[in-house]
Amino acid sequence: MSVPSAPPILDFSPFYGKNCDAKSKLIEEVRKCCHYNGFFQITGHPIPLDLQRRVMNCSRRFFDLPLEEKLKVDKNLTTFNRGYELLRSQMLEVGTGPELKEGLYIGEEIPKDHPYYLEKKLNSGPNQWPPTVPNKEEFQETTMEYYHAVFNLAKDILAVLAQTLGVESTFFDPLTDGAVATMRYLHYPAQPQDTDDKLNRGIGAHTDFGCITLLLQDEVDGLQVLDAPSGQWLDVKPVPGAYVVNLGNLFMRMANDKYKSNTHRVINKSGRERYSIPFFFSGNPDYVCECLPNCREEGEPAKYGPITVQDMVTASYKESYGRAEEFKKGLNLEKAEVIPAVAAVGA
Ligand SMILES: O=C(O)CCC(=O)C(=O)O
Ligand SMILES: [Fe+2]
Repeated sequence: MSVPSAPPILDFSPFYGKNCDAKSKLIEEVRKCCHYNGFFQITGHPIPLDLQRRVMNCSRRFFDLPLEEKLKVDKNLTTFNRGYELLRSQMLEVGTGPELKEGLYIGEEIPKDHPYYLEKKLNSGPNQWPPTVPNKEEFQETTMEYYHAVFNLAKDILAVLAQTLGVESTFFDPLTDGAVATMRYLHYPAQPQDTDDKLNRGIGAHTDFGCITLLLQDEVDGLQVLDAPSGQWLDVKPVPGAYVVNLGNLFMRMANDKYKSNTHRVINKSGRERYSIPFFFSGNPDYVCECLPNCREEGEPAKYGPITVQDMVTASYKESYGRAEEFKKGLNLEKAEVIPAVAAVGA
């Protein structure tokens, strides 16, 4: 059996050009990846390297703050998932300890008189901006400039995904209009080299909840994708400027499981701090997810009934955070607490 390789790197630029052959080739390559494990990487997209560098710098500036400053924007101060999440808050993989990562959740700026806020739509409300981060204004501006740039790129990728299904590139417009997307600044402290793989995760093995995820990594590796046929974990080595794109559970469900939402995890054994910025594109909360065109044979039934984006993503969140809470309350607490992060956060 040939050795499986990490997600292929595709040049996305034909999407913006006039060369029909190059475009068709891109669509075909994306289709193949969707069938295989739902992961690919893209270069040749319009997001400038300079903006990526500036946004990574924002992320580092935030995590460098003392813990008490980060806690001023604690995510638990909101009911809509905006703000700082402490180390060991989430636990995606059963049988492992709470995760060695801290994060800052950011989304579209939704004021408190916006219908999404009033109707308690998914992750919808005003951002919590850290009051003492250096160059606070630039921090906010760069963060939102980057958020909007990735939002647009996500729409472009969905246009290609529509074409992989043999439908118009505008097919997903009702999903992308008024879409909710959440971005996370993530910081993984260095884990000790001799960490027991079974217990310590930067982020435990999981699949993403929403439609698609676009991930920017810094130069430190740690992300691994499970190659289901061989059972091997494949390293996704950072490629400067590239995005790792993967399909989430919502997309897999709509594709009647023909396209994959695949398991991945982070174990940061590099001995260095790792920073990454995933962008989770959920979609319009009211969009009803149903079996997509050309995802089943004649007479083959849809495996799943209709569900809104809102209901699907909310249920997934509840499950994973509930698990971390139960773990911390339970007997296993000590086990998790004795695993030290190399860099004590904020201490
Ligand atoms: O940080 C990474 O490389 C991956 C993050 C991830 O998988 C997630 O946040 O869902
Ligand atoms: Fe993920």
